[in-house]
Amino acid sequence: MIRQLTKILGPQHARALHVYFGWLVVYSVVQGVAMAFLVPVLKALLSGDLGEALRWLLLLAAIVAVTCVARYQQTMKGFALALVVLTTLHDRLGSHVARLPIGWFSSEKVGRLSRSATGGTMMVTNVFAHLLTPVVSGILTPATIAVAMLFFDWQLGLTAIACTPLIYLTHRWSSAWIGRTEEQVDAAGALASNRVVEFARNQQVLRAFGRATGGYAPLEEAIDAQRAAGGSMLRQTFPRLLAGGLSVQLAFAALIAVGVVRALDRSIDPIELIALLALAARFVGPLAEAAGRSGLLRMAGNDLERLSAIFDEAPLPEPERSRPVAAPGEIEFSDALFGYQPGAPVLRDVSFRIAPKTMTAIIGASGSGKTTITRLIARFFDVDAGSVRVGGVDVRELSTEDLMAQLSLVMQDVYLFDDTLEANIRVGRLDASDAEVREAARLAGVDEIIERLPQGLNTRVGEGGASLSGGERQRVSVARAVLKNAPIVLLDEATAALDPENERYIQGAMRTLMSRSTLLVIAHRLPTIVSADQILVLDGGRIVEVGTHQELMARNGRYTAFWNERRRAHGWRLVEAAG
Ligand SMILES: Nc1ncnc2c1ncn2[C@@H]1O[C@H](COP(=O)(O)OP(=O)(O)OP(=O)(O)O)[C@@H](O)[C@H]1O
Repeated sequence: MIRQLTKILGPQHARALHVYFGWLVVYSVVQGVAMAFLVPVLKALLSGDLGEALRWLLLLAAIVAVTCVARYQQTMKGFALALVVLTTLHDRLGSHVARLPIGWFSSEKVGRLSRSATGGTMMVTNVFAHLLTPVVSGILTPATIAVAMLFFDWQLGLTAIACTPLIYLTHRWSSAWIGRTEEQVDAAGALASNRVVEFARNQQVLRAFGRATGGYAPLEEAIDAQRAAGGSMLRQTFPRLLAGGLSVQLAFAALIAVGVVRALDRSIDPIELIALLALAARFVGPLAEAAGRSGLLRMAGNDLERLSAIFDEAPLPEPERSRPVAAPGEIEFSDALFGYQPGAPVLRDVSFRIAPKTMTAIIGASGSGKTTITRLIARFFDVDAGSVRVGGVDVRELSTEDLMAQLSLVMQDVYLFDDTLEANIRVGRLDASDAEVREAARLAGVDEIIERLPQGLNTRVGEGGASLSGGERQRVSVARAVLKNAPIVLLDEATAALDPENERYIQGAMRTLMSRSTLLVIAHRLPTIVSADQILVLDGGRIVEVGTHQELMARNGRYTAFWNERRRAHGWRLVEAAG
């Protein structure tokens, strides 16, 4: 647990954690010693020797003072660590997750992350605030008392020590079981919350297919499974917690029985027996407290494990020092091999070069690897073999910051933040002046949208940009790219047909981007493809043809087949117009 807590708090807090545990151990042991001192005090008091009682009381007072200091220290240090968790864990988690490869973010992992970032962090705070002290002192204090008993009456001491494995094993059994069922409850909870999000996000599709009112089976199954897991945990936790408590009471009964037998055969003085039984009560009290909390600690342990598993995920390695960009705007793939899963390559032997300030179109069937090429350029993933160079430098030798400074991304599914239009454009470059934001909006055709909106640039666009159409959102995304003015723009052209107005604006915006940057377009529109300086034809993860429209048509190969198919699909008029 200390190892996991160190990982979660960060190495800079490792010393504070060890000091906290040090004080916790001192407190627990000294508390046991203080309780043991009750025996001579009580013995002296009950036998009427007030002078002796006073001497022991003075010693007891000194030990209680040390206990108070240790208690104060460990409590304050525990709270300080709980505060560290509250104030820094989210930041640490956020900056770690931001460096993970994009491939890590499956919906299952994202669901787990959100549970860990909310409930999990609170549970870790509780470890310091409420759980560790009763559990650690609930074990160490009775252990100290058992050793002290050996000195007063070795048979009672041995009985206490002999009961320890029974108590330990019962609690280990019950808390291990609680931990396991909590994992099942958590997994069922994670699945159910993913299903709820899926259900809410896909309302359009569900309603279109009449599935919204008759129930959504995957969600209902997940909720049933969660209910079953929760119910089973409740049903089975209570008997196990009871068994834990019972083992503690059995230990107490055994101590009383041994004490009474020893008193009956006069091997122990009744006064001493009373004092020792008072000590035995102090032996079982903390144990019972520890028993009650150990299940909770085990659950917190699961949260710790889940959090530390996130911290164990390796981020994409960053170079120690970023290499300077030698040829801004240039992109080069050399024998790149890449697969999302090991042994299943999606791109093979991909080699091409894109000269600065030119326009390249990638075309190919669905699933041929077009988007994957853009992801490798943005280093969302690393190639398995070969290399990807941006600005003349291998992307693995550029820091994320330097690589991103080279790139603007205009994707199809543009996400707009629930903020004003202006703030959404400014994402491109936060320190841009108002005039620059307005100019970018104009060049991307967003000024036409601004005129129509009630508060112009200050109009809020709703969650995900819900108040704008798909084409309008892409224009805002283009405005971001224009504002960023990066040497390279990666653009995933809309597959859906745009209305003529949007089409005109996007065309104009592309011309603006082309005049300033290298443009790599996942192209779907014929005019884009025809006007490209270079067309890469992708088939099954390989580049099968490279050239301009005229060159490729003359070759009468894969590109010509693609072109003819498009001509059949769109009708000869469009093709003629495009050519
Ligand atoms: N995150 C992912 N995890 C696993 N496999 C993936 C992932 N993304 C894409 N793939 C697979 O990689 C292959 C190439 O996908 P990619 O998205 O690059 O194709 P594409 O040419 O852009 O397709 P489309 O035109 O339909 O967008 C496909 O077989 C796809 O199923």
